[in-house]
Amino acid sequence: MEGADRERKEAGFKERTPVDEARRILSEAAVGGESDEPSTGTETVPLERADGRVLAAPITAARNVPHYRRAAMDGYAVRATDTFGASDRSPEVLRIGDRDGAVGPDRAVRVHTGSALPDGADAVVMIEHVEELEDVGELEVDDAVAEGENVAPIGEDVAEGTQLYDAGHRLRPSDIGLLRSVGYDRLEVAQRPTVGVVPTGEELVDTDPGPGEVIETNGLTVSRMVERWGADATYRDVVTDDAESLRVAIQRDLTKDVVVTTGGSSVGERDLLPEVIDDLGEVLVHGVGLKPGHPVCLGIVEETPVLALPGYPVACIVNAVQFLRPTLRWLEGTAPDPHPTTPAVLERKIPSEPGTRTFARVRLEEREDAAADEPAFAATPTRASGSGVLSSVALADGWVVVDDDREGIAEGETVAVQDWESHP
Ligand SMILES: Nc1nc2c(c(=O)[nH]1)N[C@H]1C(S)=C(S)[C@@H](COP(=O)(O)OP(=O)(O)OC[C@H]3O[C@@H](n4cnc5c(N)ncnc54)[C@H](O)[C@@H]3O)O[C@H]1N2
Ligand code: MOO
Repeated sequence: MEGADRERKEAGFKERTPVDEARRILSEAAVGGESDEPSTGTETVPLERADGRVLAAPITAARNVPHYRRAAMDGYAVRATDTFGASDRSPEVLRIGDRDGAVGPDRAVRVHTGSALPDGADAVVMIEHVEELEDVGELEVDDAVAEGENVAPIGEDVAEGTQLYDAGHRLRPSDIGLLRSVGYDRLEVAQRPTVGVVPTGEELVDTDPGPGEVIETNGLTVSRMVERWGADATYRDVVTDDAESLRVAIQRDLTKDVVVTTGGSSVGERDLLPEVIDDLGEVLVHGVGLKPGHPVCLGIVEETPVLALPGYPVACIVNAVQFLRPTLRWLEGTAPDPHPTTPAVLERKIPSEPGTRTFARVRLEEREDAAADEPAFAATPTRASGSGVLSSVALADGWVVVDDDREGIAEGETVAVQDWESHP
């Protein structure tokens, strides 16, 4: 064991890097700081396959939407001046013009919602405000319209040449619709990052655990998280705790954009990951000020980030959200996006130490007695500690993050419950 490593073990994580600092160090090593260029490379995909992908270049509208003056209501296209003074008591009488013809003085033309406004028209009277006198080919208008009323002007939705999106924007279904309307059918997007997910630990089995054996859940969970976050996971078989096997397993996945291991990240005799990473490349951070999950080890091997997440399932998940998700975002040339939160009244205090960012899993319940200006939900911690208790995450509705500079949160305080899981 090398001196630095021995010191680390003897110190027993007394020195813990704050989460934000650890993330900064990792982003610097992984992509040279936050960048808006995808380091995974780019590809061109058909528009209908671009949902959830990240734009590799800014997008400018190639045409106006609408590209013609568009009737916004069913009715009659008119010149607004011809309806001036019209009311129930003294309707204006206009002639009904030919459907394909132009609107002229005192001549109205029937239009439908979405149809092109005939030449000469500058407004539409809704069908509810006219009386059609078909036998004489005339129309009574009982409401005046202003110029432009019930008409969508050219470019109202999007004006040609407008920059709609920056590079790094993650596309959603409404973006896909808008982009088709302005003339795109293919887009250049960041390649999805690829991740090798390697569970480690000789006690791990797939099924039928004997005494001392544990069913592998971390690799399975993390690989599902990776897919949900828009990247491609390769879920590897369990690797046993010997340095050579771990080395081979990490090297096998250096062709991926990220390698994630779980287990063996702490200071026990079989916790070999920090040593192996140090051997193959560089340990950037070992021991972070977060709970659960402080024994995480972040490294870099041949330019590939290697994240050695702790084995305890909750610690593993918390670290994946804190470090893996941002890494995938940086690689795609975009920034880590915040999770949506729900305000809630805390039902029981959450203890935590200053210098440690604590993730307290909570359940949400509606408050029947909530006043209009109070949070509509109450948050109850599922468990204050217990980082091996996977159900404390799975059966929770989210978590409350106690910031590094706080010493717990008191009962009755309003907290923001992060839904880190259902949001991609
Ligand atoms: N002397 C110290 N011991 C420990 C410390 C410490 O600071 N000093 N920290 C503790 C904390 S906190 C954590 S978290 C764990 C994390 O350490 P490891 O990454 O080495 O975790 P393992 O020992 O490999 O496993 C812990 C636990 O989780 C189970 N496990 C492991 N992998 C999986 C998996 N893929 N699926 C399901 N369950 C898994 C494993 O069987 C163990 O029960 O270290 C503490 N120790
Ligand atoms: O970090 Mo450990 O997860 O507190 O158990």
